[in-house]
Amino acid sequence: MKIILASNSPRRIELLKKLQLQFKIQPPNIDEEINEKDPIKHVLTLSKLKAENVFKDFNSIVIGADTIVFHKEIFGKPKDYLDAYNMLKSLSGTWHEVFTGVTILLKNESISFFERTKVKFKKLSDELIKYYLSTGEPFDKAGAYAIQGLGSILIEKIDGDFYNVMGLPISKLWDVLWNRGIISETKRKNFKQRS
Ligand SMILES: Cc1cn([C@H]2C[C@H](O)[C@@H](COP(=O)(O)OP(=O)(O)OP(=O)(O)O)O2)c(=O)[nH]c1=O
Repeated sequence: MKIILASNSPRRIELLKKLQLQFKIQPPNIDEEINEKDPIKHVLTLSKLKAENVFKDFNSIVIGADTIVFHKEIFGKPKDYLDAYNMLKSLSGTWHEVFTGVTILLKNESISFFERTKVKFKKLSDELIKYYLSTGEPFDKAGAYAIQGLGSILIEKIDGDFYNVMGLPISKLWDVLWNRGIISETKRKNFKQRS
């Protein structure tokens, strides 16, 4: 069965490649504005909507994911400069949580799970926030920062899976795919193709 990653995110593509599986990419086309204040329900719902949007036939396995930052409220991708500024200001000097929801759609089954990582930001001066915003890096990232980029300078501590913050909890994803026999099946096909 072919694996399809339902995503526009260059980070998710890069992370799924780490699992060394063959997969195709099909960007979903959904409205990400949902009225769900609970962070876990929020990421599970959106990951499912993304996977369902791309799922077409029963010969494929579709993976959808959604990442948000949570600190008193949900921070998705900032709408504009002020939104990004306010997010970073609110995250300054404190812990927050990053949730990624993942949905895997199979023939007759839908598997959803989430991962949570805690991140503590340094106390950020206004000057540093404005400098970081001027790089343009925050604008397509949940919570207005990229842990894998210059955003790493904002962070004091992290507790949990780094890759979950970046957009895909690949260790947990591997476990689910492995335990369902999806990885061994995909690998067997690859071996056959090679021989
Ligand atoms: C917190 C954080 C988020 N992000 C990114 C991961 C996601 O791409 C993005 C969160 O937005 P999402 O809506 O989860 O994903 P997306 O719209 O980029 O891609 P798609 O829905 O097509 O899969 O923020 C980082 O790259 N680094 C970080 O440190």
